[in-house]
Amino acid sequence: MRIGLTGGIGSGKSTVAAMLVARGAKLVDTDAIARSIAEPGGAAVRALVTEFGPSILTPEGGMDRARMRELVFSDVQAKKRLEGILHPLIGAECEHQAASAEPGQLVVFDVPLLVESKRWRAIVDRVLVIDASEQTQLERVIARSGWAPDAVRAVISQQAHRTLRRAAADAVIYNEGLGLAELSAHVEGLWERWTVASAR
Ligand SMILES: CC(C)(COP(=O)(O)OP(=O)(O)OC[C@H]1O[C@@H](n2cnc3c(N)ncnc32)[C@H](O)[C@@H]1O)[C@@H](O)C(=O)NCCC(=O)NCCS
Ligand SMILES: Nc1ncnc2c1ncn2[C@@H]1O[C@H](COP(=O)(O)OP(=O)(O)OP(=O)(O)O)[C@@H](O)[C@H]1O
Repeated sequence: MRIGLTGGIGSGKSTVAAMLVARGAKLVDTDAIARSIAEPGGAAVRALVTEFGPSILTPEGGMDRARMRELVFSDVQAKKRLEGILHPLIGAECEHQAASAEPGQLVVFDVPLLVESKRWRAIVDRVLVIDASEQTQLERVIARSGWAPDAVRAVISQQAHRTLRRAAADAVIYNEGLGLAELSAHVEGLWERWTVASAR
């Protein structure tokens, strides 16, 4: 069975993904794939330079992520151009990684934009949404990554609204005011439900 794991920035997707992996799932992480293909020598670098010019590179020859973040979260067209280059390559690598799952192994696709784009929804059997308030998202990303509050708000404003995400969910974990042990207990419940369902 293929599970699509999604949620807004800082909602707790990676934390839940790690809990699912600890129980035996195979993880396909689209943020990690996006990062690797834009590193020096990565599959997307040439197309990025053609589209955005050489100033988008670091001295080492990979995409300058902070610069690109500033550009795309203040310019919707630039975001579309970036996604037009990266998403097909991410999609191909997702399938490549999923193909190495063991027979019967639960495959978890961590996809921030699962609800925003039909491409991703089509490749999974179930959707698990990690939900948290915008205030909590903001606090977590500032604590984790040291971003300025406005930078986090800019990303949130470009993502689907929580209501839309929840409406697309087969299961929702409300990751707010939960300790990690409680979060893990929610993950355990879903794990049991889905491993039983996929064994049928
Ligand atoms: C914009 C970029 C350069 C910012 O890089 P940076 O290292 O600062 O952030 P990172 O990659 O860790 O992303 C942090 C979070 O931003 C959000 N985010 C990333 N890309 C997007 C996007 N296209 N639209 C909305 N939110 C996004 C996600 O919640 C993600 O978890 C980078 O995220 C990127 O290349 N995005 C395009 C690829 C993409 O769409 N990835 C999403 C998975 S399909
Ligand atoms: N229930 C929780 N209790 C305490 N800390 C938490 C909890 N859930 C998540 N966190 C912390 O919040 C931060 C954001 O979580 P995480 O990185 O899992 O979010 P994400 O949805 O994967 O973010 P992004 O969209 O940026 O990739 C991390 O530092 C994580 O350790």
